[in-house]
Amino acid sequence: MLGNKYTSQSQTRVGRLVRERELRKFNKIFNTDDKDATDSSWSNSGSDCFREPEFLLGDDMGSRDDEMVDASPRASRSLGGGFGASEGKPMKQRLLVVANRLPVSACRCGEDSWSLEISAGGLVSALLGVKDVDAKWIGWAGVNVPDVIGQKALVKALAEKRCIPVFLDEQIVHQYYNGYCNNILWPLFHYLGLPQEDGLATTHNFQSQFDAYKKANQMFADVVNQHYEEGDIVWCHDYHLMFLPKCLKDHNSKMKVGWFLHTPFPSSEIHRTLPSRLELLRSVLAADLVGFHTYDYARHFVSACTRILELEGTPEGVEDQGKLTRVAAFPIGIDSDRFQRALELPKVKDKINELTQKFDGRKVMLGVDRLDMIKGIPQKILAFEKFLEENPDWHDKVILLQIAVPTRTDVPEYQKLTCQVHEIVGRINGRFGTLTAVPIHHLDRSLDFHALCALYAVTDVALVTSLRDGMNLVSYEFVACQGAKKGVLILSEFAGAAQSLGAGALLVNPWNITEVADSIAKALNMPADEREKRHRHNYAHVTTHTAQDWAETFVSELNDTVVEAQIRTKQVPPLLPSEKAIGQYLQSKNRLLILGLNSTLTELVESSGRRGGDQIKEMELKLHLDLKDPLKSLCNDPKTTVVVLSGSDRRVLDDNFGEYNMWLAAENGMFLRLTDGEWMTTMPEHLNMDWVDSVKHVFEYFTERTPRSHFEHRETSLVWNYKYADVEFGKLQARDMLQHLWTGPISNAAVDVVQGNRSVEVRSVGVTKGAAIDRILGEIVHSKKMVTPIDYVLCIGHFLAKDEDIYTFFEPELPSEPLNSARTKTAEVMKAPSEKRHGGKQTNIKNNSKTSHSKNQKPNIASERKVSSASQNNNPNSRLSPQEMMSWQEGSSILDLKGDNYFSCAVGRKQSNARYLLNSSKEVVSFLKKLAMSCSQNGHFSANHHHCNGNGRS
Ligand SMILES: O=P(O)(O)OC[C@H]1O[C@H](O[C@H]2O[C@H](CO)[C@@H](O)[C@H](O)[C@H]2O)[C@H](O)[C@@H](O)[C@@H]1O
Ligand SMILES: O=c1ccn([C@@H]2O[C@H](COP(=O)(O)OP(=O)(O)O)[C@@H](O)[C@H]2O)c(=O)[nH]1
Repeated sequence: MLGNKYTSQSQTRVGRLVRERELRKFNKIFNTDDKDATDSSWSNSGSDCFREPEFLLGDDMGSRDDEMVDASPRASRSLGGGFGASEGKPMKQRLLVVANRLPVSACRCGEDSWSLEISAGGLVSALLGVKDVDAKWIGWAGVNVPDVIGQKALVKALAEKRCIPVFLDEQIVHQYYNGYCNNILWPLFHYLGLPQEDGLATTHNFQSQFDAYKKANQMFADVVNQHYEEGDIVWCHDYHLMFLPKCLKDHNSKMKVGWFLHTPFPSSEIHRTLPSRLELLRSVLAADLVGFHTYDYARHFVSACTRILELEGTPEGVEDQGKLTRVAAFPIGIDSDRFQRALELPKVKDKINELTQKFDGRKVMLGVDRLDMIKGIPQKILAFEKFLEENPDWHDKVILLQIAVPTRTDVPEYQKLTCQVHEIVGRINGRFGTLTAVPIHHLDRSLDFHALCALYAVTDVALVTSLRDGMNLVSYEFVACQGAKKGVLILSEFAGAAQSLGAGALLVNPWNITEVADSIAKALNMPADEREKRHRHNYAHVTTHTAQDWAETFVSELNDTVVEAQIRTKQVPPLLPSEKAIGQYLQSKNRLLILGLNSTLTELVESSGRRGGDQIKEMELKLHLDLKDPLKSLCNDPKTTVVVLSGSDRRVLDDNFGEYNMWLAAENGMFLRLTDGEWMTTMPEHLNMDWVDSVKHVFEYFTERTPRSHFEHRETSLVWNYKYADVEFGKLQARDMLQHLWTGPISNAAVDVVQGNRSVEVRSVGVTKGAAIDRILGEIVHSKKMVTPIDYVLCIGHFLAKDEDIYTFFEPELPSEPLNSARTKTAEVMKAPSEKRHGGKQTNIKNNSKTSHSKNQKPNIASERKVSSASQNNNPNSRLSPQEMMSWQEGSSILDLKGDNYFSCAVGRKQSNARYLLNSSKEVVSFLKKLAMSCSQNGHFSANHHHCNGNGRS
């Protein structure tokens, strides 16, 4: 069922999910017997006709003695138990569930014997409801086992429950679990803020706790790696293991890794206060699929990645240099059938009768929570006190049962909370109690499953007042057990469950004691028909959104995500084969290097995770320092022509490259100069610039209204850049701006509106790097009096999709439409000559000459060159002689790219028409260094080689 079902790639995700849902419904109706059989997963006897997990059984509400687990082989089919091909059924996909805690806690009975006890908590409850996968659980058994004998015996006992322990020593548990997990991440993710650093003992500062956290995560990874088999799914759970996806992927990038968070993920404004905010996000992003309970949490996570890591957030997830981590909401559920079956058990019925008699004449209100500050227990009790104050008639007619399960008792904050709750309960019972009864029954302990079911069943009003809660399964369990009574659920709007049960529950703000008190009154007085309606709604949800659905959907999505990523990877150009590129370079006689500037040759400014990094430094484009010497030697090689082709204006190129012997092509090639010479323009004649003023007004308007955005006014284009602005606001503004540009006053102008990663650019039609390159090449060939064909082209750049037509120039068989092309808003588009297809890789420059002009094309500027209007300097030497013109037109083949001697390379863009890819400017730098080094080692030239104007005839 969870296996591979990718027979048809044309299936849509939604289509598949709809079909899977139908299948699940079908199975539910027709496979009840089968289901019961697998439900024996935790049973060691099989004697119970309802096959309840035996260690959840308990006769006595208070006792947990009967929850001891028999660690016998008969009890080994947990979480579906897994049946194999040997039994004639198809092999199930193996699932490794990795969570901080195993579903059992171990208790040592002797040197080499252990008893196992179920751990309480939502995560355990949910995963116990999951069936039909061959699962193993990896986690901490909640106990320190320093000796080898004890460890071996525990491994053996747990193996029978398909559990695998991770042994953490006391020191690590203290720093990792009590410290980083429960004193830092837990409160932060629940909006309770970070503790003061000096509130932690000196040895337990953030850094040491984070180090322990990473160490512990690596220990979990080591155990996973030991047990992993190819094709397994590894499902990591919760905030304890945010580092795990990265550890696993670093070890084996092919592992299918999912990560699910059971708590809320807070707003990025909260997450950004965490000192280790960057590392944690990056580590989680190593997973293939990241899941949350609600859309809100998923949205916060994506927003944190875009704002803090400066990555691209998409509706699918988070993209980092073409790698997508899928992010989605997978609301958890419960195994509702299990609760309903429990209510039919004689022992549970007896318990229900007993409780009904005991509370006869009183309405029962129930709270079931771990004794955790996020559960809002003090607030709940105070609201109950207020209700009693305001409703004296109810004093002897209502009782609040509060089950407060002790949790994380080593953490001081939890110890303080216990005292606080005891104090308030004592005060209220003292105030409103009588000789025979008290209004609050408070229990500092956990209950076994059946006792809990009985309690849920006799309850009139359940009070869930979490200040924040990932989901809250207690609310689901209460609803599942209320088939007969149809009691009322009062539910905090800050619990994830509010999004699913909000329609049937009475939603409250738990901080508003008055509101909660009023809701208690409303719930107790609610007429039966309204209770019934509300219950029906919630019951439908709880019984259809089960734990099993949750797990199946997640696993199935993870499988899909991995396949989709594989398909995407196939479309990504391969990495530049540097040895080959260098080898070909060394063999060739006349080489052309075309290099972009921004994000290709520029220095990276380190970002601290604050959106925009150091804006002032970054805005000043600076050539990477390490490139100085290598670039110089490449430029000084007489067989090599270097062109820096950039969107930036002339000043930027002058400032950075004045001292090199190279060609500078500014504003996407509209201006050109040899560093020895003057600027000239290659602009097509009559380039219509009438639109500039209107666009400038629009850009000014948006710049004023978008803090930290700016715009550049270039000769042939205007660029509005919001890279440093709030990313989400910037995107919204850009959308508005585009809308206006496409439909507003310039909608009919001959312009291209080009959408960059964080920019909007408006250019005259025909201003692209591809359109300019033939003119640039014409000028170079002429100026160098080049007769030896160019037998090597290396073109590296972080170019916009619109400018990828430069690749088409050298490789005409490429699609003419660039990937993600700009939207051209013009009726009469003036096609630049290079947009015409050439005949093949052996490019005949005559194709670019006058003879190839179509009716609506402007002549090639290289043959009608003029000098830049800015410099006003006519350059008589730059004219082609009539003879040279003839040689263009009559077919001198200046580009000889028949062999493997053309290397186009995109930088940091995985969607590209380039043949190859380099991931970042850092990789460009190291490649160019290697290239220059190889040349000097091969004695081709030296860095001090005499400046030569590069006559190709050498
Ligand atoms: O193992 P502990 O430290 O004692 O804590 C128990 C569990 O608490 C948290 O549960 C969360 O998961 C529930 C199911 O998804 C969800 O309904 C609830 O809102 C969360 O608080 C914690 O996330 C688990 O890892 C712990 O095991
Ligand atoms: O005495 C108790 C009290 C609670 N639970 C279980 O603990 C889980 C609590 O999950 P929830 O999502 O409400 O909150 P969490 O404790 O995980 O934050 C529920 O499944 C309860 O049935 C339990 O087994 N015994």
